[in-house]
Amino acid sequence: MSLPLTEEQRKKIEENRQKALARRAEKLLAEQHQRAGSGSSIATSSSQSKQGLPPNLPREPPKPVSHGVLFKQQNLSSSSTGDQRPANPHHFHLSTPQQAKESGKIQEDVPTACLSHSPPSQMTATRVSPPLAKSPPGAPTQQLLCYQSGQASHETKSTPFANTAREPLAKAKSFQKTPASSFGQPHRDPGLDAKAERPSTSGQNISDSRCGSGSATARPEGRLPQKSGASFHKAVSSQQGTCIRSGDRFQVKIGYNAHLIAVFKSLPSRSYDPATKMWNFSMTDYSALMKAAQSLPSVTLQPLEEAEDSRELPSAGGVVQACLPSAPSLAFVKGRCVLISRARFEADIGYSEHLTALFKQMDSRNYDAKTRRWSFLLEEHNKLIAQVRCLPQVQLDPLPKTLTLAFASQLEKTSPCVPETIPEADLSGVDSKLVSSLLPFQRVGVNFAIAKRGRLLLADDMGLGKTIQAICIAAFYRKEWPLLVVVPSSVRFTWEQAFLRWLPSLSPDRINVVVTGKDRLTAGLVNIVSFDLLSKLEKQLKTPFKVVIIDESHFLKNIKTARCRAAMPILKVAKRVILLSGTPAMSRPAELYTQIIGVRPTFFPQFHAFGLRYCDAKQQPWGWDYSGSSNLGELKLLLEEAVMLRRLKSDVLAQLPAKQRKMVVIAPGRISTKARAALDAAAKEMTTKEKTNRQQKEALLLFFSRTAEAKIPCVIEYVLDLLESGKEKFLVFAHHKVVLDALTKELERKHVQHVRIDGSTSSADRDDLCRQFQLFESHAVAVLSITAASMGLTFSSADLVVFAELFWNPGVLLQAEDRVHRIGQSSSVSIHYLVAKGTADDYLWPMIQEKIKVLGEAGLSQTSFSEMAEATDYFHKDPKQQQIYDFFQKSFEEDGSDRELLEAAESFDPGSGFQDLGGMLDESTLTDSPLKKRRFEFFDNFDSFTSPL
Ligand SMILES: Nc1ncnc2c1ncn2[C@@H]1O[C@H](COP(=O)(O)OP(=O)(O)OP(=O)(O)O)[C@@H](O)[C@H]1O
Repeated sequence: MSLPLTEEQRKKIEENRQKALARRAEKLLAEQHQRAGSGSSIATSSSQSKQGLPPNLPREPPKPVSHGVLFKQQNLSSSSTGDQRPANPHHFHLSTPQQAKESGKIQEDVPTACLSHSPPSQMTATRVSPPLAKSPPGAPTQQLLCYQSGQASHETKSTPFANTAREPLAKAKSFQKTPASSFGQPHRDPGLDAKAERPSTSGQNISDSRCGSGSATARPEGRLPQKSGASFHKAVSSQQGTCIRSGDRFQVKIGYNAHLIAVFKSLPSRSYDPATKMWNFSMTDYSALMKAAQSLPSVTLQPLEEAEDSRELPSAGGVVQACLPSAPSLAFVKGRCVLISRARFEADIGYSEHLTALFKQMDSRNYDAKTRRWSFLLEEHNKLIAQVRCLPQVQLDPLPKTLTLAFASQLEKTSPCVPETIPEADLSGVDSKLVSSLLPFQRVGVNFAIAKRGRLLLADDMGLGKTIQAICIAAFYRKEWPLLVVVPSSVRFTWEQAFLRWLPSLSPDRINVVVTGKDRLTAGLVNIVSFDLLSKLEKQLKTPFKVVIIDESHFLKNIKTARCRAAMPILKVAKRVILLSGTPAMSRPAELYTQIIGVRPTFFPQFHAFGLRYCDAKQQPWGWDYSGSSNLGELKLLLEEAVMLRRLKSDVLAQLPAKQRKMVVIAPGRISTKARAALDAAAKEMTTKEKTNRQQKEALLLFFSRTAEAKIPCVIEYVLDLLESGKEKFLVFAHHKVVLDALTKELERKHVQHVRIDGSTSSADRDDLCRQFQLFESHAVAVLSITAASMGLTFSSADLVVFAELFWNPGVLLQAEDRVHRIGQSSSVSIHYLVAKGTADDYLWPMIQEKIKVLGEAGLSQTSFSEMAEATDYFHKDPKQQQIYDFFQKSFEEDGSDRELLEAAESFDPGSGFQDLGGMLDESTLTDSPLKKRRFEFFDNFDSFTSPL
């Protein structure tokens, strides 16, 4: 099932996430206060230090600054694109407008995270959040320049950019010195402010001042900061001037001002018109001039757009002029390359004239007018990057190394990309039974895995046969065995059966199912172990496994869990890694990280880099938040190229049977000693001679009921595993009230929304509950009585049915299956029969198969349960068991036995033999975490992504 979340659910999830974030922030703040109280630093949270900061972010706590210039903390790495800007840039402000005025100091935003190559003594500029939406069509991205003034000196040193080859901007004397290493912080205390007022090296008093928070927001290039705070005071006291557009150029109308003339003379396109006595300039110098003018306390220049706007307001019959493009020549533009298809990448960067000129020289260039981005063939990537490096005002980050490695063949290509064809693998060394059974798409899966040298994440939809494919891939590398298979504990024995079924050449005694913490992990040629036991036994490993299968690999999504910490080193050293999951990420791309590096350990060695690119990483007061998502199109391309194969049921529906049945052998180890004793006693009772018919039936019913009771913990574990695996909507059929009760109780405990229909449900309620399940996505499980809900109801919104118990009448089972397999169902449905060894199931299961076979021969059923060959493999037919089997046959064939059995079963009271459920489940099953997890839209959307080119 991959139903998208409703708007309401999305909102709820977001609300919960925000609450959790707020809680965490509060907690960390409290901790920080505590630490501050004890004299330790409060600025660097522990999570920050653990996660590691990007190189361009401060590693030191922000220090109080003692200069007169406003600072803005900015995360350069995330400011390169509109979607990754830091949410809360912090500011330093000048102390008061009045103080600033008195000291005659400039009040400017100064980014603390200026270009890393900027010498501290130079004035640097960087782009701050260009508001793309405000750009006129085709106009360059507007820029805002921020400056950092030079070292202590009475002489103004002003170099517009870090690169010394760049032109000097102005020789205005009023720039303040600013230690380049200072960083902004959100709050200042009065003590700090007082300390900040200190004599400069020039003997002047330099004071901090504060200006309105409005200055933090991006503004169009050339616009003066909104007339607030210090800027407002400047406007009041300074010499006023105006910029006037004149064709390609603009003029400045202002009286004589020595400082301004020094600025004028520093601009390359300057020209003085003696007739008008005005200076004029090319538009390319506009932003540099405006910025320099802003920093002169004695000058206020009305920017071009404002001037134009007011001059050219539509008058009667007048024509509104389009907004003028702002001049970006000296603006620093920063951006990055993003992959948009297997063959192409685009430059996600603001406008730069020189850059555009360079783009136009690329052979494979393509301009998308909608996105306003240029794209190129991958083979031109390295050339473009090399040439961009020669542009002093541009920083275009190349594709990350992981991508260039993954797409190395495209980068080196000289002809347009053709989809990679996957060669047919030579499977002659694998059991022919298995190879001949592979469906065509499964064969493709095996070929893909072998083309990837046995390392992949097989993310096929539920029920597509990941098991058979994984066994085939592993068998291809049989020479490298022993094999390790790590699975949820509820399916360990199902895997054993699958190996026996598909690899007849494998002797059963070579399969080692690890059941307890005392077992050996390496005792077999095929070693099957649960996640939890692996973390206990992993220390036993002296020689690494070369071939490893991990079923439900999303169980490893959290790097902090013991299971993940145990598995990751094993995957790192293994030669072949086969990860299986129908839902690799259930809530966010961050969950994919461990699985990606499980398959490709060299990809994204730092989670932070992955987080910045694909998790919309945001720095919060408490550290980094990686719960978002970004760049999903590129992530999809990367996964498909190098990591993952995913097919949906709808992709391969034609190859699938309408129903996919699976027998799940549930763990006998889960049956408690007490339940086992009760079962044995009941079985013994049945074979005791000299019993009347009635007594025999009673014995059988007791055995059947004890079976139900014994299976409860396994059934619950299985259902919880399904929920954890992202199975969102399914039916669970059971027969005994005690099983139905235990299931609903557990679902309530875990806050999983569900409906229940049993014999006591009125017909009106039945329809209502059924409708609720059909309509509400939030209803994850329908707990149904085999006999009371197997007819007349439609549950086609689910495509999975689980039989927690078997029933002797296969006709009833088939009817129950058809609650999902009916009109309205567009998918192939999966049916899981949970079968417990050493219980009445040993007799019921073969009996059901036999009956179905008879029906089939009579043309009454097209279903063949015996296709599930693994189903019968474990039944031992010793004489005593045969006797019980015959007894079952006889009892159920008698007229009226059904009703009698049903009544007895429904009212079965386990009495003293039934333990409280809590005692039957282990700790891992009894976690208090809410288990209802929604599959994240990433994977819902993932399937519908199409590459833009
Ligand atoms: N080629 C095949 N021939 C016969 N049976 C098959 C084949 N492929 C799959 N099956 C059967 O289909 C059922 C589902 O397969 P499997 O359990 O491997 O699916 P899955 O992809 O692992 O699903 P899930 O994600 O739910 O675990 C099993 O009973 C399996 O034996």
